[in-house]
Amino acid sequence: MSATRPRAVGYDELAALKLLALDGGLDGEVKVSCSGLADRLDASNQTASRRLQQLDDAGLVEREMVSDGQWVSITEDGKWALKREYEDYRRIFETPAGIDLTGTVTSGMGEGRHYISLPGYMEQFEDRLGYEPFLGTLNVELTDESIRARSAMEALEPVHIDGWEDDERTYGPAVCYPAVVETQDGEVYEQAHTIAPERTHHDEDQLEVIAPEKLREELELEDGDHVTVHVEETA
Ligand SMILES: Cc1cc2nc3c(=O)[nH]c(=O)nc-3n(C[C@H](O)[C@H](O)[C@H](O)COP(=O)(O)O)c2cc1C
Ligand SMILES: Nc1ccn([C@@H]2O[C@H](COP(=O)(O)OP(=O)(O)O)[C@@H](O)[C@H]2O)c(=O)n1
Ligand SMILES: [Mg+2]
Repeated sequence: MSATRPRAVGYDELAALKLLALDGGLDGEVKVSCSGLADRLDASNQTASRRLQQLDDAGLVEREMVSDGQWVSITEDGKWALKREYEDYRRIFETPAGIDLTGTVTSGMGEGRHYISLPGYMEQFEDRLGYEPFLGTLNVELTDESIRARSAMEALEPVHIDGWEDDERTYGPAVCYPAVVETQDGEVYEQAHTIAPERTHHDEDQLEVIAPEKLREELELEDGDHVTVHVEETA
């Protein structure tokens, strides 16, 4: 859906189509009189009639004429035309649904594996992320721009992993976001999460990613490879 794609009808016709949808035209036939529609469009009867004719010609509505008006229903193409307008407004008014972070695959300190394997975390991963992660975190060194963009993640709702303790020590909490990892070649791994432990030896430039499988194998990644991590809001 793009604002640049040509539309089957003009904005005047779309305004009429919107009124038909507000009357219930997406759910079935609605009774329409040209004079009623004309009033709402602030146009003449003739103009209202022409708008309906143009919507019909473009295949956006189906009509059945009766003595005191017409029954009109919106077709799938009509629904699509309205949906495109809706998508445009959504883009105008809504904050983007996700954030794209780019960086380079790196090796870390080999500690991620240990922390992920701890039962106090593992039980929460299974419960809250829906899978048992591969033991480790894929470390991605972010570009300067992505380090800045990363702060926008705070506006998204994360999955919280709680801190916990055993007999010896306490373990810190972490936040996760659903993430899609994409390689430079366009290979995609959908079922991943970013994980940001509250206590970490890394700075903001390191993004850690967990997944049910070893991403280095699934995506054939090596140190130095570029990846994009699409971070999403929890559904
Ligand atoms: C789920 C999780 C919990 C963590 N909790 C702690 C913690 O309580 N204390 C701590 O010093 N580091 C904690 N870490 C951070 C690790 O020490 C390390 O900074 C990070 O995971 C990077 O490891 P890597 O370089 O081996 O990938 C945690 C890491 C993960 C993944
Ligand atoms: N889902 C995952 C998690 C870790 N890994 C890799 O698995 C290894 C173990 O993770 P780790 O966090 O203990 O190690 P480092 O990130 O410190 O190198 C590292 O090579 C990670 O890059 C992966 O390929 N896919
Ligand atoms: Mg790691």
